Amino acid sequence: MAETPATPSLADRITKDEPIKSWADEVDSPSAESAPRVDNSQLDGAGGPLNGSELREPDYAVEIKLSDMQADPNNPLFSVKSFEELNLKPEVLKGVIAMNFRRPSKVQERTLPLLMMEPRHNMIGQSQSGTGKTAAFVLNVLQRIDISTPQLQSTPQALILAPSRELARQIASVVSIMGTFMEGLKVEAAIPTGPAERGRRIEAAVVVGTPGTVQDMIRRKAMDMRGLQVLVLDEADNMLDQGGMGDQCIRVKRSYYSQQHFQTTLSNMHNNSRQMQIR
Ligand SMILES: Nc1ncnc2c1ncn2[C@@H]1O[C@H](COP(=O)(O)OP(=O)(O)OP(=O)(O)O)[C@@H](O)[C@H]1O
Repeated sequence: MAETPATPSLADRITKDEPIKSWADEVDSPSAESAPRVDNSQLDGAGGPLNGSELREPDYAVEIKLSDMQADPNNPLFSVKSFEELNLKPEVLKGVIAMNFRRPSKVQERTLPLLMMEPRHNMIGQSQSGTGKTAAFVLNVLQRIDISTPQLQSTPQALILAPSRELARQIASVVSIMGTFMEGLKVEAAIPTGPAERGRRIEAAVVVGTPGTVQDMIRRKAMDMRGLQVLVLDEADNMLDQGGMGDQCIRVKRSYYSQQHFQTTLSNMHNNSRQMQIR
């Protein structure tokens, strides 16, 4: 097994009393000695013309072990080479195709089968900027939400936290674009606004917000989180490293964790790499 990162793991920081497992823990993988290393020649599956990017190899052992598991086509964690293999809802697949995504990027190949597994699992992964992480967690969010009734369309089912309002807006726009063909999809930003908007209620299936505003809205009961299915923290270690913001993230997560088992995705930056974690 490769060396452990020197800093405390994301899992340690986000959940002290209920440790979150890494990918490697989840899949009960073979011993590190027997796990072949991934070579350095992998490229993003999307390719340049489709805005794909080169993937730099991860240096965390968990990914090497996961890759090993995914090399076995009989394993449920086997990676996918096409979006069709993921059994996406037709309207979600249509959105992906409309975005000109021809095939999953390397990061998506590995993460999407895990993200979409039932029962839901935790995951820690990492990849660098521009390799398709945002698209991966947005795809999972859209796949998991149920907007079949007007009531469900107004019930927050996925919450994505980001460290800045600009990033929150960008993510919300990716959700809207990828969800173009999802009738009744409502996406709202829970970001700092003027006093006039302070009393507003969030009534959307997908909420993208900054931790402080979200925490405030939960406290004021302006956002009902009882229907939450997926929680995403983008740039999680960036947020967790900023004392106050880290506390807010943890409080948001803990406020509902004990009541239900929702899925958490953490996407963070650390030493030029990023991690994802899923519950
Ligand atoms: N499978 C794909 N095929 C083609 N283009 C893709 C694919 N996945 C993502 N992209 C595009 O690649 C670009 C980078 O993707 P994305 O924003 O998801 O990466 P990221 O890892 O989250 O990047 P960052 O760290 O900068 O936020 C975007 O323009 C996105 O639309």
